[in-house]
Amino acid sequence: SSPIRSRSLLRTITGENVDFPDAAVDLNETNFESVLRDSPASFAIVEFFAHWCPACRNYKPQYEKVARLFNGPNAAHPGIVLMARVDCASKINSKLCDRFSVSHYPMLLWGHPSKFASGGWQPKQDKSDIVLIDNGRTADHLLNWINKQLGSSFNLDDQKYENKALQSNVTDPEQIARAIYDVEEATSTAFDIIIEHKMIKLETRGSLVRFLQLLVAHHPSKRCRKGSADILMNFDDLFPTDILSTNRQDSENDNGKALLNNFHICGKDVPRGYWMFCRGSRNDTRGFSCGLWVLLHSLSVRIDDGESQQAFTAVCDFIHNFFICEECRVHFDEMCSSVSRPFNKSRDFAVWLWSAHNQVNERLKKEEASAGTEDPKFPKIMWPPNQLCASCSVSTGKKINTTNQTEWNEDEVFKFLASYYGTTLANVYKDKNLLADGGNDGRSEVLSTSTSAIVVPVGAALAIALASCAFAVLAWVWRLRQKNRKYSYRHSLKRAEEKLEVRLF
Ligand SMILES: Cc1cc2nc3c(=O)[nH]c(=O)nc-3n(C[C@H](O)[C@H](O)[C@H](O)COP(=O)(O)OP(=O)(O)OC[C@H]3O[C@@H](n4cnc5c(N)ncnc54)[C@H](O)[C@@H]3O)c2cc1C
Repeated sequence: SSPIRSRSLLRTITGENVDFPDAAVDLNETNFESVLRDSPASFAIVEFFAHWCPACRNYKPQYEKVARLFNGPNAAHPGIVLMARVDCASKINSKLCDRFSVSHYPMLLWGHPSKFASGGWQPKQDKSDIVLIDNGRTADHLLNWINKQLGSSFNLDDQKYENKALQSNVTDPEQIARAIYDVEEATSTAFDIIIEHKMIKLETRGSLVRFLQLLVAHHPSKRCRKGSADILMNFDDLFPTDILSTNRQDSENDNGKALLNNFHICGKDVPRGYWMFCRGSRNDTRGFSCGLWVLLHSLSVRIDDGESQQAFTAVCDFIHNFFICEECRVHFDEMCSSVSRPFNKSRDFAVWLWSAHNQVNERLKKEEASAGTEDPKFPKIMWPPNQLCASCSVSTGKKINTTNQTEWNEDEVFKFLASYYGTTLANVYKDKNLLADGGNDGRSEVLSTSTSAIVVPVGAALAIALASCAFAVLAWVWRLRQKNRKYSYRHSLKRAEEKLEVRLF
């Protein structure tokens, strides 16, 4: 498997290094809450078992058959049900198993992952968010039980990407909420590609730093903001200019690569190896490039007016230097070069990016149709369609100048972009269906976001984003860090961070 895939959720969590790791995730007292809290899945099943129990050993292949459908990068239906197990015979898990009143082995419970993370289960509870699975004896029985709960028709033979039932999300306004996971996946994948292809060179280094600054200040995922800040703050150690400029580059670059393995831009569980919002109905469609677009749009609606030209340059340079699709890069370069006046409103940059994306859609619509390469469930369209934003088009479907172009109301388009990529994108944790009490169980904290940089988490590098001109301050701290690192590397950063915190809070 590819290096990216090999860092899948399962291996990272379990630390297993076998060719065919179990699909069900082994949980214990130390990782139970965090894995369930951070899981993108809508539901979870936890099997409580004891490793000495013969019935549990016999049951394992049955449970695995179902788990393979839902867990891991090769799952046919990723992101729907997290299948996990806890060994109650392991001493460390005693309290955990008590919390869920484990009375027999194997015992299966079902519920929303966040409910497992924050709660427990008792057999005689009148109303509980977690329920006992009373008929999961075999893989068939268990899958039938799941299908009944979800109204689905999953089959044990379902294969990855042969999912005829995949729903198109093109016209469902709420689906973008799930894209928060894809934005994380795209960010992480982009950085894996940059490292794998040794794309950090003397001439591209600055461009990456500027893009990282943009991510630190405005990435919609808190953990990606934090991870970007970590990399940025250690950038000069990871990729020193003197090494990038010499012939020692390859071996030293490998050192940087090895060092960088300690940094996970969006946390150690990402990339997960699958897509949620950007999942195509075919193996070779959507995925990374869709996730990258969503990342760029979500950044564009989060910046302040004063940052719009810098954000534009950072995005254009990033695509130019680090997007490995040559044709995409060349076309995007052309669109960037055609901008004649600097942006001074964030609205104008967001609308420009939307329009550039539509130009790509228009071109690809024709190309994909003639080559037969389109994803039938996700055809290229002039976006947003009427079902997503009725007020965005002045005269929907009206033929203008004999071409089927839509006349857009750009103010309405911007309003829609800000709500779609700003608020809704990160709202998955506030969804009452996913969080029965609608409250904050800690999940919203993990990925909390805002439509501007005003609400960012506490933490030195992230606090910097509170400044009205996030880029400038961030760049200043970065330079300060580079200057002082020779003398007192960690001490000076801490002082700079403390100073900033005093100034900003
Ligand atoms: C910068 C860039 C340039 C690219 N250039 C090329 C190219 O030249 N040739 C090529 O073959 N491929 C190119 N690609 C890839 C291509 O644009 C698609 O990403 C890919 O075909 C997958 O398409 P998709 O159906 O997942 O939707 P995508 O086009 O990837 O869009 C992702 C999601 O964004 C939303 N969206 C669609 N249009 C807009 C819009 N106008 N504004 C805001 N949101 C929108 C929709 O919800 C859509 O599902 C490029 C990708 C990027 C990131």
